Amino acid sequence: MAALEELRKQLDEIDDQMAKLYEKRMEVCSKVGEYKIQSGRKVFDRTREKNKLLDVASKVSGEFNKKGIQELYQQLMSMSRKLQYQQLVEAGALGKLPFIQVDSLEKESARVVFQGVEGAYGQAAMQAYFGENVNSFHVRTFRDAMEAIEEGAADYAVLPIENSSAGAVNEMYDLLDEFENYIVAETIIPITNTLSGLPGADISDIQRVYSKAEALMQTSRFLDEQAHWQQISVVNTAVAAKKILEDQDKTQAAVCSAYAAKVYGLSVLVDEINNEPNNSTRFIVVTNQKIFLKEADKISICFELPHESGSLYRILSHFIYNDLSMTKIESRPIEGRNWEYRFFVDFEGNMAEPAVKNAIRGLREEARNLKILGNY
Ligand SMILES: O=C(O)C(=O)C[C@]1(C(=O)O)C=C[C@@H](O)C=C1
Repeated sequence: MAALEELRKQLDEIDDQMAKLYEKRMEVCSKVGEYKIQSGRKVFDRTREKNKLLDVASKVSGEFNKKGIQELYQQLMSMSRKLQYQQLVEAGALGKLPFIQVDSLEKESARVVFQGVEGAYGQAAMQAYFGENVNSFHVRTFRDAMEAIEEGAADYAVLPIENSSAGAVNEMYDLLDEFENYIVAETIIPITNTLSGLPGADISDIQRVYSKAEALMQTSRFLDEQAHWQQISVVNTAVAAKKILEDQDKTQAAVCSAYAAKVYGLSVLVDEINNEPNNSTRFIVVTNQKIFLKEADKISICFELPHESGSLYRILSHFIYNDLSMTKIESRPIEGRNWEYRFFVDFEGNMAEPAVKNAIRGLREEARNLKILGNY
């Protein structure tokens, strides 16, 4: 026990010196920060940091210590950068915001596009956000909707980005990177499937069930209880509902939303037949203008990273040191570059806040092709 106390005393003495040296180092870094503001130099100096890591590693012995001191210095230099970015914010040297702040969206006169057909969940999400009387049209694919926005054929598109049980809608992530369109809002709607048939039909009449393959899977427990029902896949849940109306055959039913049933005049025979209760989908509202709402509190960005050890770690440190809470990270393969990835990150904040400006400034310098997808 006495030996431990003695050793800890030695550690305390070393740490006292290290703490003083740390403070001294940060003071010098702050002077470097002032110099950088005056001279317009960038905060992040990749070559200097690389050389510094090689230099400190050469001053200790053994692989374990070499790696350890490099990790320590990566952290130290990351902290100096945060300090310098802070100085830039204080000196007002961060320039204009990349997006224009607006008080509200013009919802009443807006023309809105959704993907699918009448009765699709996308339409329900659109109405949840823009109201039932919204001026809208629909297109066949997500890409068609993004093109309609880019060309100005519609002011907004409402598109799915994530399902609570099935996860990300990968294609949407790729399209957000590809198009110059931006997220201005989001809305989450419950995805509650029903078994719906012609008015007057009884569940005992049913022999064939139509729906989108995913919806048949999401309701498999309920459907499989009726072993004699034939399950037939069609392109969309709303298309299934439409077919039931058109065929006028009481032995047929659709797995679709209550909303699609209403649109095609069907009766809900059994409500809420999902395997998973609380199944919901997050939809984003996309526009071609770089705007954000005053009360926006979430930011989505995407970026690529250099193929270097620690590059994701350094990028994520911008969230930590600016006290920003990261809520989601996704990665998608970069087209034409096998095994390289583009990262999509959501974090809490509003672009007008200094901490967010600070983080974006740092991220922009250190990541490749940083794109702000929206603040909403
Ligand atoms: O040398 C600089 O330019 C510094 O700002 C100091 C420092 C460091 O902490 O050592 C910090 C950031 C730079 O990316 C490189 C090095």
